[in-house]
Amino acid sequence: MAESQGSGGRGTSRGSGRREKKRGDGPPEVSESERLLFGGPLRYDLGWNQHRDAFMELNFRAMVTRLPALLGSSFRLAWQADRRAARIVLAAEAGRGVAQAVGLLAMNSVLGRLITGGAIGDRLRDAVPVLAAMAAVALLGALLRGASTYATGRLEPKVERVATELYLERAAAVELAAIEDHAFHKLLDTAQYGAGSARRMISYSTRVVSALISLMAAAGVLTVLHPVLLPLLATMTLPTAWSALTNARRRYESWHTWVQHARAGYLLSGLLTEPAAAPEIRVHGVGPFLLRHYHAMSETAEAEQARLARLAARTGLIAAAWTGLANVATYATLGGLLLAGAMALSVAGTAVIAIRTGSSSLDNLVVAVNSLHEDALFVGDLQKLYVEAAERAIPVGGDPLPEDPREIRFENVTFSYPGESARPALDDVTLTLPLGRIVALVGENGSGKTTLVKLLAGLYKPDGGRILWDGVDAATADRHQLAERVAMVAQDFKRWPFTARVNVAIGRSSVPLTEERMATSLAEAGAEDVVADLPRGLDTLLARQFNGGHELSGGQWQRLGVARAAYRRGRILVVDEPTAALDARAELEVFEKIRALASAGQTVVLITHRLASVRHADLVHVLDQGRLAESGTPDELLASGGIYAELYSLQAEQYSAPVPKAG
Ligand SMILES: Nc1ncnc2c1ncn2[C@@H]1O[C@H](COP(=O)(O)OP(=O)(O)OP(=O)(O)O)[C@@H](O)[C@H]1O
Repeated sequence: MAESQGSGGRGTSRGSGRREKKRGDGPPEVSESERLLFGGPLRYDLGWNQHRDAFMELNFRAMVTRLPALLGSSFRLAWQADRRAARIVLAAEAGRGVAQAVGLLAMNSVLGRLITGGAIGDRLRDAVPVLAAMAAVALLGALLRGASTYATGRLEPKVERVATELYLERAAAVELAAIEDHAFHKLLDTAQYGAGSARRMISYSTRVVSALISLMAAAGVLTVLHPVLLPLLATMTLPTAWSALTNARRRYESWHTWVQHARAGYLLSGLLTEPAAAPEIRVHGVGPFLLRHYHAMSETAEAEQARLARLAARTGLIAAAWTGLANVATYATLGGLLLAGAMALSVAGTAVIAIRTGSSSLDNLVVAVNSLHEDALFVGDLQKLYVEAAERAIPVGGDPLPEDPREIRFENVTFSYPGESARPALDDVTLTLPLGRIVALVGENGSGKTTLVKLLAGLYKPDGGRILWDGVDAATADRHQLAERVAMVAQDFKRWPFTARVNVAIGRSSVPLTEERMATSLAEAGAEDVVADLPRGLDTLLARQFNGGHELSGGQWQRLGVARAAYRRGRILVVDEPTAALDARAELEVFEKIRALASAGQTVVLITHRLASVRHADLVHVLDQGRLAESGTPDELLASGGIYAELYSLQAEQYSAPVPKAG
């Protein structure tokens, strides 16, 4: 019996496991590898599994009752992607069903004519017109099948594209907090398979419609022939339905249970080949370590696939035995009816053909419906993502921000990252950032400086307190306007795998690129030399992994990062450790540039550990363990003898040793 492998083997290839487990058996045991790598068990529990209920409900009743909705949603997808192709598929499938019914009735008529008394020549002559009609109907059926195949082929990629674009669009529009949220990220992970499933749902729906129509044709003919034949048809097909359904449930359950494990496997294989990890893998000999763990994880994946295959084989055998018995019962009933004289031989002949046609249609129907349901579960993930992403999207609209604000004020701002932490990242912080000045944020590692500027840029919302732009609360302000006013060189700014030109202009990709703006930005960041040294200047691809790609040094990247922020022309320039990777001369130069920007009226919020560079700031805020410890001009802070003065003298001491005279 055919069995649905409909979802491209997704269950077995993506899932992985180590031992046979029954549902509700608790989390699987954790290998030493996983413990080593992840410091404990990967979260195998199904707490986050959105479809536990859904696949529990994947039974006959649910299949039948949900079918119209599933067909409807496939049709809507198809309609959205290509109306003309959707119409062709529907019309062609309906036509095929009618052709099949006509073909069966014609067959009955041919058999009737052949089996009745009279000379064989006369009987054959009698049958010729009906045979000709049958041939015409078969030809029409073949043409309609071709039309349906062509239109389905056109529809499928379009449906996948529409679904994928919506997925990417929604994912790119959510708040940063959602992207960093573990549960949301998992949903992003699982939902990415939804677009492929949506694509497959089109052809499964076509098959369902086609099988349904031809089944109705066969069932109608059988009912006309003898009412007892209809239940026999159902009995013959039940085993296929049961086996397809059982295996689909297993695959889906396995996949959702082990998705995290599979993710960890991808992570390991990615680490082994990614350029950023390559030097350490070689110098520290990390390769064998990672390979060992990859091997261990792959073995568990193989064990899960073997488990599924074993169960599928067992289910298949049981189904085959059941089908065999049903076949015997069917033919015995037909024989009984013939013996009892309750059925003519010609009718029995047609019945055999109709039963075979009907049972093959029913088989197709069950397999297609089952596949449709299986893929619908993954499309369900995608739809859940669409909804959740819309709920967590960066809001559109809000209070207008002042055109030219004088200051931004943090009032009792508290913020904690999700998850467990001993203390908030920002704890009751009240401070002012006067605009048009250089404001420096200083403090030891983990004191909350980066968090503060991320709140300033609207990337997170405070848990308590307010951020006021001249009295307008950033929480209710127009986020688009807020982002418009900020340019940021984050500590881990993105090194886009594009050309140098794009790496700068991506700072404001919404406006057409102008050479003048590019040149000014490069000059402002002191990045002209970096570009001049590139083999193809601004058109050099900055991605070593591609042919002709070039790699920059950390300091060179940093200058391009500053150029990108300068290109953005935001009112507030946030620079988070802009000189960390710069040599002494370059560092001086970058600070000069930043000072120049500030004297041109731009606000600069500067985070740095190089306190000598902070001397030129108009205002310094010192953070300590998430709280504001000190504020003032550099001179005031030095004089007050607090944290700033202590950190300053620690750094100054390192340079106090006299430089030995040459010669
Ligand atoms: N994305 C995050 N998720 C969870 N916790 C975070 C995240 N980013 C920072 N933290 C935590 O918040 C606290 C403040 O971090 P933050 O990056 O703001 O410090 P910082 O002063 O900029 O440090 P550094 O000088 O090392 O850059 C730290 O305890 C850090 O572990």
